[in-house]
Amino acid sequence: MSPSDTDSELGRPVQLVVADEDEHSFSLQEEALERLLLREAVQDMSVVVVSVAGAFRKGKSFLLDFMLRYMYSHKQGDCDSWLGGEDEPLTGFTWRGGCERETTGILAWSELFVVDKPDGSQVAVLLMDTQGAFDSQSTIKDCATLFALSTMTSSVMVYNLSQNVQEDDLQHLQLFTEYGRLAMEEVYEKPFQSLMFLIRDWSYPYEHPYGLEGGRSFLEKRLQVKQNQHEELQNVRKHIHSCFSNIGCFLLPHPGLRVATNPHFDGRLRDIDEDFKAELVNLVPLLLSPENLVEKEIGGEKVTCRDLLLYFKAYMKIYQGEELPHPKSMLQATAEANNLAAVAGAKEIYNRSMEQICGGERPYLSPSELERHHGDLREVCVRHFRAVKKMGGEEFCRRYQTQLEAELDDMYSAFCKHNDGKNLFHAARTPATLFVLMAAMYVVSMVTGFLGVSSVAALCNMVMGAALMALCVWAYVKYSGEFRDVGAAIDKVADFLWEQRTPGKMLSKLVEVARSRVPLMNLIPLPRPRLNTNNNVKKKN
Ligand SMILES: Nc1nc2c(ncn2[C@@H]2O[C@H](COP(=O)(O)OP(=O)(O)OP(=O)(O)O)[C@@H](O)[C@H]2O)c(=O)[nH]1
Ligand SMILES: [Mg+2]
Repeated sequence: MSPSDTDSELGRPVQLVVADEDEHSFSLQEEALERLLLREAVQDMSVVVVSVAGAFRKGKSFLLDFMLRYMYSHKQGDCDSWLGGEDEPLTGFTWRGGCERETTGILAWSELFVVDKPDGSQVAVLLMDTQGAFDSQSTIKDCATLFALSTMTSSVMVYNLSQNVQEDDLQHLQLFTEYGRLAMEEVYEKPFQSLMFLIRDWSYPYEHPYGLEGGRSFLEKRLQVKQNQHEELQNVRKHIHSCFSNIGCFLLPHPGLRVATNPHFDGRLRDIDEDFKAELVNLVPLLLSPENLVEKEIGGEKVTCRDLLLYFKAYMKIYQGEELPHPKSMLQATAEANNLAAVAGAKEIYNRSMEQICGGERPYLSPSELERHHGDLREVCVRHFRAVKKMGGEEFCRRYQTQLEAELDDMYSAFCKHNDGKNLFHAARTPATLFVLMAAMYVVSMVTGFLGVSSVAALCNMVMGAALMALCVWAYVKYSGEFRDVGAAIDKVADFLWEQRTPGKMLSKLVEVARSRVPLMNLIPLPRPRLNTNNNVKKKN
């Protein structure tokens, strides 16, 4: 139910985090948060944040409204009849019946309650309502983000569950808290404070009685780590124990059919079962009575309202950024893991087989032979990938197959380069090219010098000198391993010259250079280009 006018005067729900349904993103209402936490009276007080989170449509906001009643009654000094009058509609955080979700994002009550603790200190109490998880419009990432934010910013986190603690409840808690832990910059031994499992509609009081004591014995059994338990079950339990400093459980009875099924139920106590009310009277003070209030601490330091604002902003920024991995649904995560494992298996086969064909110890193999092996192995690996049983369906599998094919081609290029390195002539290509260039330049300079074309002879001498210097530098780079960029540049130039190695091409290049430099040389006709010479076809390797 929406807050009435009188309640609005007292306080109202304030949206702190807004969820964008279409974009699946969240934004922090900084102004609202500042107005809330930077109030003169509370900004330097230690803060107690009680939040309720869990699946949608399970009575979270409804419970928070009883917490509000408790806080307001205590504020007015009326500690006994805080539960309210029999015919008083329940207002505060908006709640309602029906099957569609109500709360979205994260909301806080606009008023922080200042409470005197028995030790004489004063704390500010903030009540926070969270969007229900697993509604049909939110992705796992949305649910994880809100749950994690709620856990990270609260000192007491009420995990609202229905009827029992199922294994998937624990798994989701593990996933969401891990997502929270990931966003915390510093690594704390126990990153979060108090966790209260609240089991609604508990139907087995004959096994574990309602309330905190029954909850304790029930949870002890559920969270027990046993020797012969499967590792998966052990890990979930260990993770939960490692995340929270304090874990409790409360078993709450069913509030009665009028609450659950009557569309006109407005929260009045008259319609609620006595058992429920009796346990509610125990539950709320457990969380909110001055002696039980848990101040928010981060890294062992108490957090003030002003600090909480900064933490909220920092956490929100991390969730809005791109650095965190995206939590996925179980099937999607499993399908990805299956496909990635199959890709890795296929790559391993390729790598092992290629190592045997042209690995480090193997001699040089002709490029065409290597290409043939690659083609055969590529087919074998893709067949292997397809044969492995994987979840996720054909389209998903095809995406990973494309990735595998691209990766195999990359691996082939690396093997080709490695194989080329083993070709003795390839290794000697640079010095041989430079040497031939020097010899050629020497001959040309002699001839042109003899003919009296001194400018060409000088040019040839210059080229010869440059080639000699390049050869020396290249030798030094290869010997010392220093200035490798210079060595690579020389190799590149030598490769280029090597590719121009046909005498016809060389000659035409030389004549071209000579004609541009010496006017008389224009009289020499250009060598005619030869058609269809095989040498002009660039070799593949
Ligand atoms: N069975 C059952 N129903 C409850 C309980 N407490 C409240 N309800 C009813 O559950 C319905 C949903 O209550 P809300 O408080 O709006 O639930 P919520 O978890 O906040 O729902 P979302 O905001 O959509 O996530 C209302 O009709 C309540 O009367 C309970 O302990 N058991
Ligand atoms: Mg709600």
